[in-house]
Amino acid sequence: LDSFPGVTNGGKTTLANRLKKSLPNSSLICQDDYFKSEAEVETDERGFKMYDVLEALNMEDMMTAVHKCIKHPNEAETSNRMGKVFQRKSEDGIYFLIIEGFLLYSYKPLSSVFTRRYFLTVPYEECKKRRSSRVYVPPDPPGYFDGHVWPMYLKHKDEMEETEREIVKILPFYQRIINGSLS
Ligand SMILES: Nc1ncnc2c1ncn2[C@@H]1O[C@H](COP(=O)(O)OP(=O)(O)OP(=O)(O)O)[C@@H](O)[C@H]1O
Ligand SMILES: NC(=O)c1ccc[n+]([C@@H]2O[C@H](CO)[C@@H](O)[C@H]2O)c1
Repeated sequence: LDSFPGVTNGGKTTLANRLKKSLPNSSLICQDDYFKSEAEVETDERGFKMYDVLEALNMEDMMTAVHKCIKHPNEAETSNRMGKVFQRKSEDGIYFLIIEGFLLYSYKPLSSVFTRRYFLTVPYEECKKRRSSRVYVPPDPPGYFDGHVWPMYLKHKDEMEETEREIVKILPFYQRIINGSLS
């Protein structure tokens, strides 16, 4: 089980999709597919929808998908916002489950199942730039990145660094090399 936690717009989905294409018998689970509906996500005192906290996600549903995949790895298929990613099969009996998301280690039942962990990060300026060219549903309101997204990222990263020891940090320079060699 390989996991790719990391900052928003750090390239997790891009890298996970490329790995999935390269590895036979691999499945991919994306945490973004488990966001609650807009109406269910709480609003803070400034009127910001609190998407960057664990409570905004249906983590029990995500765990169900993870356990289903572990139990029946050859039946798992993948589709996410980048489209359907087909499973390349091989007969060697080795299966990979790739999990990517921005809050993987804040949910203990999930963090305990990983075999390998790779944390993807980009600096503040780069992250803000990439985020500004993305359109989420609902779109980020003015001030959302500095007021909610980045502070929540720093908070969760601090918590993760306190509890998780065996995590490999992949910096942008290496991400470019990995993405290049997988494309
Ligand atoms: N190695 C890279 N170098 C430069 N840009 C990249 C790289 N990897 C991804 N990107 C770009 O950054 C943006 C975010 O990528 P991606 O969707 O993979 O990130 P993410 O971490 O899954 O984001 P989120 O979880 O917030 O949806 C995209 O526009 C993508 O094209
Ligand atoms: N997918 C969604 O429902 C959604 C809605 C609004 C914001 N987001 C953002 O996704 C990022 C994680 O990939 C978080 O930073 C959320 O703000 C997602």
